[in-house]
Amino acid sequence: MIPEKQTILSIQDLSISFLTSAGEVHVIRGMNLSLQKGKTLAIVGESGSGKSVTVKAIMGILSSNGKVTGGNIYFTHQQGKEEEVTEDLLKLSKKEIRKSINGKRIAMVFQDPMTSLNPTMTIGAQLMEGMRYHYKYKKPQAYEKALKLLALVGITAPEKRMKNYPHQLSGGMRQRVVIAIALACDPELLICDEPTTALDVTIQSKILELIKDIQKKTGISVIYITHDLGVVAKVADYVAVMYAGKVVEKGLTDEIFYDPRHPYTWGLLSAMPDIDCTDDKLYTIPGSPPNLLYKPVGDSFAPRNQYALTIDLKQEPPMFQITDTHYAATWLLHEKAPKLDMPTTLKQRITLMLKEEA
Ligand SMILES: Nc1ncnc2c1ncn2[C@@H]1O[C@H](COP(=O)(O)OP(=O)(O)OP(=O)(O)O)[C@@H](O)[C@H]1O
Repeated sequence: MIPEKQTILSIQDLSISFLTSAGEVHVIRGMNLSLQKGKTLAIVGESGSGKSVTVKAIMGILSSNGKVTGGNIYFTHQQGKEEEVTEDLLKLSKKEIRKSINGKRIAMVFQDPMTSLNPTMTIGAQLMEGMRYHYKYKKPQAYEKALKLLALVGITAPEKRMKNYPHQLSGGMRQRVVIAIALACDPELLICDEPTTALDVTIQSKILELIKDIQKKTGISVIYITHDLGVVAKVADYVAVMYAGKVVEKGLTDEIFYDPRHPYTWGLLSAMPDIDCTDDKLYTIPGSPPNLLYKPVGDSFAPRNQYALTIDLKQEPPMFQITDTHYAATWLLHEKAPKLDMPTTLKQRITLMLKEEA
């Protein structure tokens, strides 16, 4: 279904498998997600839940043993000055993606700035590369814009920095440069994969503030992939919680933090380290995710779910709607399910968080 115009990205029924020596692993199993223009979405979930694979599919950079087995990824973007087009990214060739999408309409910021920067090229050359490739900018024009970008990301003495090599900058500065490079071609969607994990805590919040600030100035849409629910609370408008290759709960950030409905989300929130309202030992969700070489029977979270119902072991739950914006895939939301509340300790944490906010 072609999405409405204000939707920049719409992932519909996406399925992805990897061919491995053990067989075909179904790592994304019917994923649905969308993002409105100018908004920020955080995709959260344990390691291996499929966050990076989803983003790689958006960017057309799945590894060679991966294949998309179904679905669409609609992306609405500017073409020329006036025209706006909606395209299914999965229908474009690698060449088309490289030429007109990657780095141009969608840009990415990775966890470790050193892996995205070229150690043998000056910052200036790296900043100008995309503009010259995608927009055929002449050198002086690209140079001017590069200076502006460095100023935008809060780098002082930009003329001097243009001549520097990555190793001459601190970790926080490098990540600012990576963000500047990502913004060089005026993308409409910025994807940040754990953008602050490699940085120390004070620099982390500065980088998050910076991205927020840029978003205010440019109206760009942002997707964060993160383990860190603290980051989510600071930056996101919407949250999608992934488990075993599916979105199991999605909603406004406040809905996910203050009114979570899926037992997996309860587990993630209970395991969040930086809520300082308890000095109990940190909770971890018991067990481990399913092996996706085999199709899970029933709800894939059931074996780890202390609140699982009999039906969970037999039938996969559909997405139940809670509000216009909030959905969760758990049988607990079925009208005939027993009325179960979130764990008391989590409820106490949430009450405290709400008090702190007030
Ligand atoms: N090239 C590949 N071949 C086989 N399996 C793969 C390949 N790439 C990813 N996977 C598997 O796909 C699943 C999803 O991986 P993905 O990297 O998307 O997880 P993630 O949620 O981003 O985790 P993390 O937070 O650790 O980055 C994992 O089980 C992973 O092992």
